[in-house]
Amino acid sequence: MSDHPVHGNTVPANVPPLIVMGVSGSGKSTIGTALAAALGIEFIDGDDLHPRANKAKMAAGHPLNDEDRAPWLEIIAERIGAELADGRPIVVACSSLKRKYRDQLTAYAPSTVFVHLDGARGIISERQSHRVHEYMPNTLLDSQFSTLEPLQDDERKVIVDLTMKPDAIVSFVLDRLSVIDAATP
Ligand SMILES: Nc1ncnc2c1ncn2[C@@H]1O[C@H](COP(=O)(O)OP(=O)(O)O)[C@@H](O)[C@H]1O
Ligand SMILES: O=C(O)[C@H](O)[C@@H](O)[C@H](O)[C@H](O)COP(=O)(O)O
Repeated sequence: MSDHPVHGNTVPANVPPLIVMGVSGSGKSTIGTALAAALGIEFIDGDDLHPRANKAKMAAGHPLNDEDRAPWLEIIAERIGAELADGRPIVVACSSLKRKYRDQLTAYAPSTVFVHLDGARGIISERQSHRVHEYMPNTLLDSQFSTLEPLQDDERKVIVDLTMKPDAIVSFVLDRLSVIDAATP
C-alpha cells in the first residue's frame, strides 16, 4: 500500500469509507466537509437524506425513534456500499447514535471507520446557540445524549476530542487512519 502526503499528514492510499458521528451540534458537517476536502473525496451529509417526515418531526421538537431512523439509515448504508463497490471512498456525516444503527450503516461496507466527535453537552449546547439549523431544535440535545451508545471495542473507530480546532481534528484523524488497519479493531 503506497501512502501519499496530504497537508503534511500521511494518508493511506486505500481510504476506507468514513462516517463522522456524534450528537447534533458535535461538528459532523464541519469536520466531515474538512476531512473529505483534505482527502480529496466526496462528502455526503446525512441530514440531507432524511425523509421529509423525519425533518418535520424533529422541527416540531420530537426526537426520532428507531422506526423513523431505519429507512434513513438504509439509504445511507446503500449509498456507502455502492460507492465502495465502485472503488470510491466517501465521507458521510451521520449521527449513528446506537450500535444497531452503526451495524446497519456498515452492512454493505464492513471496512467503514466511525469518527466519533466526542465531547461534553455544555460546549455543544454553546455552539448550537450560535448556529441556525434547517430543522433541528436545540431542545433535542438531551435526547441525543441519552440515545448515544459509545463505540464498542470491536468497532472500527477514531474517537476525537471535539474541542480541538477543525484543522487539528482532521490531522488527528488522518494520522489514526494511517495505522488503523494494523490496529483493528
Ligand atoms: N472543532 C470545532 N471547533 C469550534 N467550532 C466548531 C467545531 N466543529 C463545529 N463547530 C461549530 O459548531 C456548530 C455545530 O457544528 P456542525 O458541523 O453543524 O455540527 P453537526 O453537523 O454535528 O450538527 C457550528 O456552528 C460549527 O461551526
Ligand atoms: O438520528 C437523529 O436523531 C438525527 O439524525 C440527528 O442526530 C441529527 O443530528 C439531525 O439530523 C440534526 O442534524 P445535526 O446533527 O446536523 O444537528
